[in-house]
Parts: sequence; C-alpha cells; structure tokens
Amino acid sequence: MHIGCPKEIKPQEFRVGMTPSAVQEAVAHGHTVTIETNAGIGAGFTDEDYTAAGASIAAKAEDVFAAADMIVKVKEPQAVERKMLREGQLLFTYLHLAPDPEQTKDLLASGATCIAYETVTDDRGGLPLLAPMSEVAGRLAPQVGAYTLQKANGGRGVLLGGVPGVGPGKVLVIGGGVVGTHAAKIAAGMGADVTVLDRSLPRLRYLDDVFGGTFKTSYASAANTIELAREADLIIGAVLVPGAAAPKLIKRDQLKELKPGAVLVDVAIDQGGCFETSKATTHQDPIYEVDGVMHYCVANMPGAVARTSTIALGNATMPFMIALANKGWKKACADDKHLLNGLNVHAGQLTYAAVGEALGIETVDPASLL
Ligand SMILES: NC(=O)C1=CN([C@@H]2O[C@H](COP(=O)(O)OP(=O)(O)OC[C@H]3O[C@@H](n4cnc5c(N)ncnc54)[C@H](O)[C@@H]3O)[C@@H](O)[C@H]2O)C=CC1
Ligand SMILES: CC(=O)C(=O)O
Ligand SMILES: [Mg+2]
Repeated sequence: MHIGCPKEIKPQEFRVGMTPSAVQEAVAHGHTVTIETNAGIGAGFTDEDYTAAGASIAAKAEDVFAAADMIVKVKEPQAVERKMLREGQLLFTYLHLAPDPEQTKDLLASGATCIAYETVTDDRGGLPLLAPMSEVAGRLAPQVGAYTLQKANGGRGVLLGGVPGVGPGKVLVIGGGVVGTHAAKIAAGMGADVTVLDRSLPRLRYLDDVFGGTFKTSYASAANTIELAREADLIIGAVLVPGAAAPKLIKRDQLKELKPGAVLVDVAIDQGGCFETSKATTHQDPIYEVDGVMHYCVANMPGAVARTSTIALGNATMPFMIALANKGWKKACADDKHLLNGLNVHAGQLTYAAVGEALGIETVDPASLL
C-alpha cells in the first residue's frame, strides 16, 4: 500500500502522523511511504530522518494526497485537505465529528473511508488511540491552568501549591478517566487540594483505591458539581461519552456563582466542551473571559509538546496502521472489532451511531459493510 503523511496545517499544530520509526516499520512490511517536506520538523524529525527510514519526500500536500492509498494524520482534516480526499481513499486520524457538521458533510461527500483514532476501542473498555493524547492533555491541564490563574493572565492570582502559612489552591476535575486522572495526579503533585468528580461509581472506587491519599473523589451529580465549583480556583473539564457531544455541566448562568478570576480548562472541547460558555481556542490565542471567569479551550493541547506527543501517538497508532496497510481496511476491520469501532465514514455513509445522533444524520451498521 502507498501510505502518505502530510504536514499538519491546523494553527500551531506541531505534531506529525508518522514518526521515522513508523515509516521504517511500514517499509519493512513492503509498503511505500511519502512524507510531505518538513512534516516532522515541529516534532524534531527532519526530512533526512524520514528518507533514512525509507520514505520519499513530497514537496506539497497535494502530491501526498494524490499518491497515497491511505493518509495518516493527527488532527481532523481541514477544509483544504478535505477537498483533496477522494473516493476509495483511506483516512486514519482524529476526526471528532459529533460537534463538527461541516467536516462530516465534506467527509461524506469525499467518498473516502475514514477511521477515527478517538473511537477505536480495546478489550478493557478503553480508547487506546485517544489514551496517549489524553495522558498528555491531562498532564498539561494543571500547567496551563496554573499559568492562567496568574493575575497578569486574568486569573485569581492564586498559587496552586500555596506557601507555608497560606493554603493551596483548590482544583476540581470533572471526569475521572484518562485526562482527569493524569490532571489530578499532576495538580496534586503541584501541592493543590484536588477533588475528582465522575458519574461512574466503579471508576470512583478505582480512583479512591489507587489515589485515596493523593486526591478526593466525589459523585458527579449536578448539586455536587456546582457546590464544589463554587469553591474551586481551577476547574478542569475532562468528561467523555465516546463519540458523542460532551454534556454541558456548568451553565452560563452558573458562572456568577464561581469565584471571580477562577479558571476553566475545558479539555473536552474537542467533543464540543463540557462548559456551556466554552468555544474552541488555539495555542496562539488560548484564553478568554466570560463573566469574570477565565476559559482555556485549546482543542489540540498535545500539539504544545509536539515531540512527546508525536512519539506517544506513534507508539499507539503503529500496529493499527500496519494492519490497515497489510490487509486493507475491510479485512483489518473484519479481523479486529476494536478497529471497526473506529470506522466513522465509508463511501458517503456515516457509520458511527453517536455521531449520527449528535448531528441528526442516519447511520449504517459498520458490520454490514464488511
Ligand atoms: N483538548 C485536547 O487537546 C484533548 C482533548 N481530549 C478530550 O478529553 C476528553 C476526555 O478524554 P479521556 O479522559 O480520554 O476519556 P475517558 O473515557 O478516559 O474518561 C471520561 C470520563 O468521563 C466520565 N463522564 C462521562 N460523563 C460524565 C458526566 N456527565 N459527569 C462526570 N463524569 C462523566 C466517564 O465516566 C469517564 O470516566 C475527551 O473529549 C477527549 O477527546 C483528549 C486529549 C486531548
Ligand atoms: C485527542 C485530540 O484531539 C488531540 O490530541 O488533539
Ligand atoms: Mg483535539
């Protein structure tokens, strides 16, 4: 198979879909790989690193899209990239379609087969291609939250760790999955007073067993959420209903109940955000204020630490990418129900129920396409 990897074009996105070691693996399996020039530069990989691994270098994204049977990326294809997709082509990347009707429409029109990293599953109920980036975004969230809390950035002027004689800042993490757990660990490590909310009791039991001395847990009822939010300096939104639009857990009219200068970091923004006042921002202009509350809603947080993120993502995507290249999407998905769960779009049809529900579009059962 001919595999193509273009340079990411989302603002301030420095990750790249394939590492040189992924290229080497694909070439060892007999595949051809074309990488757009400078695609890896933001993650510290040069064109020479890729050619040494066996790739050809293309001067333009158009050349990559024209040559490849499968496009491997990081972020959802932007409008100009969507125009370059064609019928029968395979796209393997993050898509986050539920909050994005325009992208969905274009992907359906393209006729391409689109497998979304974020809905591929594993045997333990996890999302193995989302997990590495959730680990990164979770660990970044207290860092960006602490920075936003600084007075000059619009925050309350609270130091999360406090100092001797002054108590720590309060951090509320809503959603105790991968993002939430990593966020809570780092916030607790910074010395903050941390509480994690989740609506899954088994998850709260697990967190209490493992981290009971490090942070507190609480059930995510609406009443508990607003009660704890009123006390918080930093609130991290980390919920997920896989594939679906995020539920809005703090409403606009509740912002006035929060502390002035409190900070909301909405990691769930790529699924539409879990605070009603969240709107996606970029690394160039990440923070805005509503009713005295600071919002940080960057939809591609891991892009800020592109080298760590690219390597972590590449470790996770590699076996799936190789299976797709070796077998083609149909056999690879027939052999692996978890990869089939990643199928969101095929030949003009939507194949992921939660996306269909969010956008009011009819879906077909992906198993019926095999
Ligand atoms: N902005 C960014 O750059 C990034 C965003 N993300 C996003 O972060 C979000 C979280 O991802 P993960 O932690 O990997 O998901 P996860 O599936 O590991 O955890 C989500 C947790 O939310 C809980 N939950 C669901 N509905 C809830 C509710 N109403 N109230 C309280 N808890 C609720 C679930 O029980 C689960 O424990 C996703 O939307 C993901 O796409 C992930 C990586 C990067
Ligand atoms: C998960 C995701 O959207 C990201 O890493 O950018
Ligand atoms: Mg994202």
